[in-house]
Amino acid sequence: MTGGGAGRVMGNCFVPASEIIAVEETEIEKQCSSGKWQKMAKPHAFTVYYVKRAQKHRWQCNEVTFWCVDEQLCNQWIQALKELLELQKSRPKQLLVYINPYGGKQQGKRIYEQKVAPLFSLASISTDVVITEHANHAKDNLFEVNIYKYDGIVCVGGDGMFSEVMHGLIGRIQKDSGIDQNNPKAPLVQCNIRIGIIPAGSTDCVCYATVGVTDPVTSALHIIVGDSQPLDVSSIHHNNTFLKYSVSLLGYGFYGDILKDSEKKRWMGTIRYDFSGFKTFLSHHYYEGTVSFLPAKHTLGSPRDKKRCRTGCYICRQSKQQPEEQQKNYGLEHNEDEGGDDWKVIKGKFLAINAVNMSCACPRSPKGLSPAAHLADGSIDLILVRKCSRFNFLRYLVRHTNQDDQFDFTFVEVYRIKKFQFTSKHLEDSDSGVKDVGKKRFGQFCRDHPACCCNLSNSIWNCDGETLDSSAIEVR
Ligand SMILES: Nc1ncnc2c1ncn2[C@@H]1O[C@H](COP(=O)(O)OP(=O)(O)OP(=O)(O)O)[C@@H](O)[C@H]1O
Ligand SMILES: CCCCCCCCCCCCC/C=C/[C@@H](O)[C@H](CO)NC(C)=O
Ligand SMILES: [Ca+2]
Repeated sequence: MTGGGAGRVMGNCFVPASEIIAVEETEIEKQCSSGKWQKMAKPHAFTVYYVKRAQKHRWQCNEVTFWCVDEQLCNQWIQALKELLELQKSRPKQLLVYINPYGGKQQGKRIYEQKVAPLFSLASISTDVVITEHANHAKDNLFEVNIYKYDGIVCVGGDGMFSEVMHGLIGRIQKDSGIDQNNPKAPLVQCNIRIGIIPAGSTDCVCYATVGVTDPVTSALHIIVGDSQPLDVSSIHHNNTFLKYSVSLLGYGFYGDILKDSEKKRWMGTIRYDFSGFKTFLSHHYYEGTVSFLPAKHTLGSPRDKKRCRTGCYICRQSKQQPEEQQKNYGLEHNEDEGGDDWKVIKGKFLAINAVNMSCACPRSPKGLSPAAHLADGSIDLILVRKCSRFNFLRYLVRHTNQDDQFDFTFVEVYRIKKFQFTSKHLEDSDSGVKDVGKKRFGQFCRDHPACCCNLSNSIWNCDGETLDSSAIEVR
């Protein structure tokens, strides 16, 4: 058999079976309209579609067509290659797709229809597609449909949409298993249904930090070949009430304020974050409170490491064993309980409190907020940015975007942790008596005057791009 790619007559082409997308018999008239192949008597052909690795983690769908005069030989090749594809057991056959038509630049539907659906169809993946009509549509729907007939759920949108689908899926699995999400110590049942992300949001940090690029075709191809990457998920509670899960950024102060302001400016599209970011930077609010945390002992890595987490990462593999053992013994170890000896307590004035489960790399910040954070090591990197001058805070922010060490500042601390709690001073004070009523009023006054740097108002949490309004949280 002889092969030639689109635009090429012949050549060598090595493709691992795991990266073949599809094999199809080819209409020969279309392919051999020029050159010497026209002269062949009754040629037969098939086309192999495969993953081509392009620059910067991008994947493309390439094709190579093979011709031969022997029809039987041609069919044998097609048959053998199709059998090879059948052996790729991790590949999805049936997917449930949720499209947020309003995420990012409002291109989700077009991106899916033009770039993704043709690839799924080529790979013989059948899909049920839901175009969401309102926020929480996907989440609610995941509690109703028979999720077990699907090999995966695909969300077309940004971080907020991923978060919604993740909440629906984890919540559904716990409900079906009789687990109460409000109990912070309940060992959650692991979810084996994968979520694929087709990036169509504004930040797309979960996609960028896992795939390395925000490109719908690359993500579709990863889904088709059945790739998977486990992710750490944090649960957030307050007073035995479940609030939310987080996979990327849980940020109070700077990132909470940006989100709060930017949600009012959705009409601006993706630049709302730049506008609100600048405004929040100028307002230079700091917040007082107490952070207590349990340092991570089970992981080999540190937030100041130079090595980045990748699929198959050694540190994630090593760390995986221990949390599983610990989950079985939950609550038995004294120091693990809130207030045990190993807990560290920091009171202070903070411009930002960022708890990241992964690097949070995104096109705006290609290294992310914690470049050496691990995707699945069972730990969070807790970054505390203490009150400092505007100039110093700007220096810190600029390091989100360049190669310099973001943690090499006297006002920035970073800890690799397993659990943490935060209580705002505002709440601590209001719990303690009547004298604080005036302060609360003053806090309200200051929220209405963003130029004021007073420390009495509360921020909100930016939980994977969704707002979470709670002045006291427990995260594990
Ligand atoms: N049909 C809809 N109408 C309005 N809101 C929706 C709809 N479908 C989903 N949503 C909500 O829109 C929110 C934001 O969506 P998404 O994350 O896709 O875009 P984004 O906020 O622009 O991107 P990013 O989160 O990456 O910054 C999500 O929280 C989701 O719950
Ligand atoms: C003057 C220089 C300013 C540089 C500012 C860099 C900003 C980097 C932004 C990094 C955000 C990474 C965390 C991701 C958060 C997402 O969950 C969230 C929703 O998509 N996005 C934002 C912006 O809050
Ligand atoms: Ca982690």
